[in-house]
Amino acid sequence: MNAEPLSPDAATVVAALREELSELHQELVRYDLVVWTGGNVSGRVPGQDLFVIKPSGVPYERLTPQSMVVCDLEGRVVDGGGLKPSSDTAAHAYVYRHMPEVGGIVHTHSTYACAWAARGEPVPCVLTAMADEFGAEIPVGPFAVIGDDSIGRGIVETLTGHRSPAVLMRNHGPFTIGPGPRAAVKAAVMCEDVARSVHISHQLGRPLPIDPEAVDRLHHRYRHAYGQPGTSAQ
Ligand SMILES: O=C(CO)[C@@H](O)[C@@H](O)COP(=O)(O)O
Repeated sequence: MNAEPLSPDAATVVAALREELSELHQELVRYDLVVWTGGNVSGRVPGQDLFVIKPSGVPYERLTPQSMVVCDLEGRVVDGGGLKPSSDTAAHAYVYRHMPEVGGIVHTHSTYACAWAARGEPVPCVLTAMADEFGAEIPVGPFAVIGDDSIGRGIVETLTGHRSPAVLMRNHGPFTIGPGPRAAVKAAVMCEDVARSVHISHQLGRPLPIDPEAVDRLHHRYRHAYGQPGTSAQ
C-alpha cells in the first residue's frame, strides 16, 4: 500500500510510540510472559487513524523502535520498513476500531493465564489485587482462529461494558487493553500474577469470594487514590 507520508507532527508522535513499544516488549520478557517470538504489544497513535505494532516473528532481542510497524485501523501497513506486522494485527485493529477508549493492546501466552484459558474458566475475583486491577473476574472470550476479525470481535464482545482490562481467549491466551500500551502491559503482568495465585489456591482448597461491595470500593480506591498525586494506577 502506498500510503501518504506522515505529517511532521504525526511522524514525531510515531517515533516516540515506536520507542515506547520497543521498551515495552522487553517488559514481557522481563516478567516472563512470553517465550520465543510469542506475544505482541501495540499502541494507538494519538490523533491519527493509525496504530503501531510488533513485527511478526522477530526475536525479542532483535526488536528495535525502527522495526515496529505502523498500520491503519484496517490493519494495512502504512510504514513497516519491509517487515510484516504481527499475525494478530487484525485483532488489534478490530479492537481499535470498536473501542475508541483503548490506546494499547497486549497479547501473551503467559503460563497460568493460558492454563485458565485452556479450561475456558474465568479467574474468579478472590484477591484484593484482582479487585484493584480488574474490578471483577477475568472473563473468558470465545474460541477464535487467527486470520480474520474473529479474535478481535471476541475481545470486544467480552470486554465491552466489563471492568476487566484482560480477557482469556478460550484455548488460546490473554489479551489485555488499556488507555495506553503501558497500562495494557501492566494488565498483562497482573493477569498472570493473579492467575498463578488463584490457581495455587484452587489446588489447596476453595478460594473464598470477596463481597461485591468491597470489590467496588477497592476498585474505585485503586483507580482514584492509589499511588502519587497526579499519577494513574494504570
Ligand atoms: O498467538 C499468536 C497468534 O494469535 C502468536 O502467533 C503470537 O503470539 C505471536 O505472533 P507474532 O510474532 O506477533 O506474529
